[in-house]
Parts: sequence; structure tokens; C-alpha cells
Amino acid sequence: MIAFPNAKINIGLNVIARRPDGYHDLETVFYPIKINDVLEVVEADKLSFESSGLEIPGRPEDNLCIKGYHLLKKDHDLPPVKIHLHKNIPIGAGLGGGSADAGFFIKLMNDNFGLGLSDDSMEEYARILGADCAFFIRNKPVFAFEKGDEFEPINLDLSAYSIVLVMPDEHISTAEAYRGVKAAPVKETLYDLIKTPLTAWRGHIKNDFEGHIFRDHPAIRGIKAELYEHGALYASMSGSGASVFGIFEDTPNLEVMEEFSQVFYNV
Ligand SMILES: C[C@@](CO)(OP(=O)(O)O)[C@H](O)COP(=O)(O)OP(=O)(O)OC[C@H]1O[C@@H](n2ccc(N)nc2=O)[C@H](O)[C@@H]1O
Ligand SMILES: Nc1ncnc2c1ncn2[C@@H]1O[C@H](COP(=O)(O)OP(=O)(O)O)[C@@H](O)[C@H]1O
Repeated sequence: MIAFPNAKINIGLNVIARRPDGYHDLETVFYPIKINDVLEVVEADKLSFESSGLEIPGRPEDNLCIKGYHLLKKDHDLPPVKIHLHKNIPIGAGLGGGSADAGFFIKLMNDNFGLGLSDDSMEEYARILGADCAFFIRNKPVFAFEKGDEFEPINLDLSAYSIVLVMPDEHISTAEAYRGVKAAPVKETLYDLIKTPLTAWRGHIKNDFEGHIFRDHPAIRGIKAELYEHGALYASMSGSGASVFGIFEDTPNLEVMEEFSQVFYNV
């Protein structure tokens, strides 16, 4: 059994308040994009995890797929499985790649071992693994709030546009991004702003992580500026960075950027 976990981008991200549990309340829009890992799970004599493709930092036993297995195993009678992950979604990119693997792993296990879990119930399991993980259960554009794990579906279809994603050499961990951010209440909620025409987003829809990350990593700021110079209608860092996306009317030629970063066209 095989699945193709996809990445997400954040269109806007407001960090609103620090919570007593150390997390932050935020509002953001999650939008799925077409950069995918390959996740294969087969029944085996013992539980194992292996990966190919991009190198995943950390021990295999800490991989979110293995954590997902142990979480489900507490409540369900599961056989041991062999997990193979081909990693293609850039890591430390703000693309939620690990979270996508976790969400898709839960869905794979549910389908293949007849666990009978509803989407709500799978979201509950996913939330335990990480704030972003629950999004990947339904995997549809949403306005997300609280820890970024409560959702309101939205009608947002960008398929008429060309989305280009640029991944610099630098990587940024989610923990680093939250450490430097200053929480503040919003003046205009993203829930309303996202309904305005895309051409009105620039200068209004913001990502609060950009402030300190652009200061500490000027090359990332440069990528955003370059996307606007190439005609993006809207450009932003995704989530906690370091990737930056641009939304274009027509696919741009970004050959000049390919020298120092990885460019994904039409995601
Ligand atoms: C920033 C966002 C934006 O979508 O994702 P990325 O851009 O990294 O993919 C998310 O908030 C990341 O979600 P996720 O990566 O699942 O976070 P978790 O594993 O739950 O938490 C990692 C760390 O981020 C911080 N954290 C996360 C979520 C949140 N609402 N407040 C926080 O302060 C905490 O310090 C936590 O220890
Ligand atoms: N399946 C996985 N794929 C990628 N990273 C994983 C996975 N499981 C656990 N991790 C851990 O999560 C960290 C960041 O994951 P990722 O989702 O790529 O972050 P971000 O969304 O912030 O770019 C990695 O450094 C790694 O240690």
C-alpha cells in the first residue's frame, strides 16, 4: 500500500498570542501543493522504518511515521509493518513535509487495516503528533486557528495561477522561527482578507515570521523580492520558512535563481 503525501504552503500567518502551554495561537491559511513524498507500508514480521531520497535529520524511531504507528497501536490491534519513505519534500522549509507523512500514514493504516476511523477521529490522532499534522487528513484549503490545528474550510482555488516555490540553501527549524517571533493581536483577520481578490493580497496578507527571519537570513528576503521583480501577484515565505512561494498569472522563467536555490514550477 502506497500514498503520496503532499506539502502545504501557508498563505498568511499571524501569531496572535503566547499560550500558557508554551505554544502560540495563530491564524493562517493552509493550501495543499504538488510536491510529494512516497510512503509505502507493508505488513511484516517486525516494525521497521527506512528512507531514501533527502536525508531526514534525527533517529528513525523519532520519525513521525513511527510515532504515528505507536499512537494508533495503543488503541488498535495492528500487525508489525515495514515503512519505506522516499523523501522529496524539502525539510526545514515550512512545507509541513514531516506532518504530511504523519497524516498520510494514519490514513493509510486506517484504510488498510480497516480501523473504521472517521476523518474527525483521524484528525484527533494527528493533532497529538504535531499542530500541522491534522490538516493533511482532509488536505483541503482551510483557514486554521488556535494552535493552527482547528479548521474552517474555505473556497480557495488557485488552479488558474502558476505557483512557484523556491527553496534556498538555508533551512529553518520551526522551533527557531517561534523563538524569534513577537505575538500580537491582528488588526484585520486573515479570514476576511483571504476572500479579497488575489491582486489585493500584497501588502495586506503577511507572515509574522518574515520579520526576524528576513533580518537574520537576508538571502530569503532577496528571494521574495526577486519573485515580485519577476511579476508575482503575491509572494511570501511559507510558514516558518525557509521556502518562499510566488503566485503568478503565467509561469515565470526563474533560471537565474536556479543557480543558488531549488525552484519548483507549477506546484
Ligand atoms: C509554523 C507552522 C505553520 O504552519 O508550520 P511549519 O511552517 O513549520 O511547517 C506550524 O505552526 C508548526 O506546526 P508543527 O510543525 O506541526 O509544530 P509542532 O511539531 O506541533 O511544534 C513544534 C514547535 O513549534 C512551536 N509551536 C508550534 C505550533 C504553535 N501553534 N505554536 C508554537 O509555539 C512550539 O515551540 C513547538 O514545540
Ligand atoms: N517524515 C519526516 N519527514 C521529515 N522530517 C521529519 C519526519 N519525521 C520527523 N521529522 C523531523 O521533523 C523536522 C522538520 O520537519 P518538516 O516537516 O520538514 O519541517 P518544516 O515543515 O518546518 O519544514 C526534521 O528536522 C526531522 O527531524
